Amino acid sequence: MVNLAVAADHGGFALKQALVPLLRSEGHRIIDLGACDFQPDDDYPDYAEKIAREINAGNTRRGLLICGSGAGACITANKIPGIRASVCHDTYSAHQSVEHDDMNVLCLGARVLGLSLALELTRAFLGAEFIDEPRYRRRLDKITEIERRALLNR
Ligand SMILES: O=C(CO)[C@H](O)[C@H](O)[C@H](O)COP(=O)(O)O
Repeated sequence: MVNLAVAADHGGFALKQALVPLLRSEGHRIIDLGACDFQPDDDYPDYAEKIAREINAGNTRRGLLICGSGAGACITANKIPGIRASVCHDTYSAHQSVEHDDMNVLCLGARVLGLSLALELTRAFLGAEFIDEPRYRRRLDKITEIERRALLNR
């Protein structure tokens, strides 16, 4: 099974193109959801939705979204039920967000960090697993309940 879906808008395109081969060379099975070429006027919400669909379809457990700051992609991804996305630009957050919060989408800002740090952050993200302890599970359940109430109130 694919273990990572990756996508980037124009702000993240160059970093994605550099990062994907490195991750593949480390053995990760990656589906690249675009952009396939540099499109200066493309929009990060389209890529965030693609990643979310891939995760919610059960085709991969994890996604990596790259835009200029990471913020727009992250804001969009978190609108979609089942997605727990965060911008993490330090390795502690990149693994703790999985271990405690079951983060399933890592968002990176290509205008903020370089290739080496992006690779380390992605490794930390992919190497981490959710720690299924009662307090972490309780907090996740609250997130799910908030999602449920928000959908009902539409
Ligand atoms: O960083 C982003 C959103 O948080 C996007 O990737 C864009 O880079 C950003 O919005 C800037 O857009 P522009 O069209 O390149 O000016």
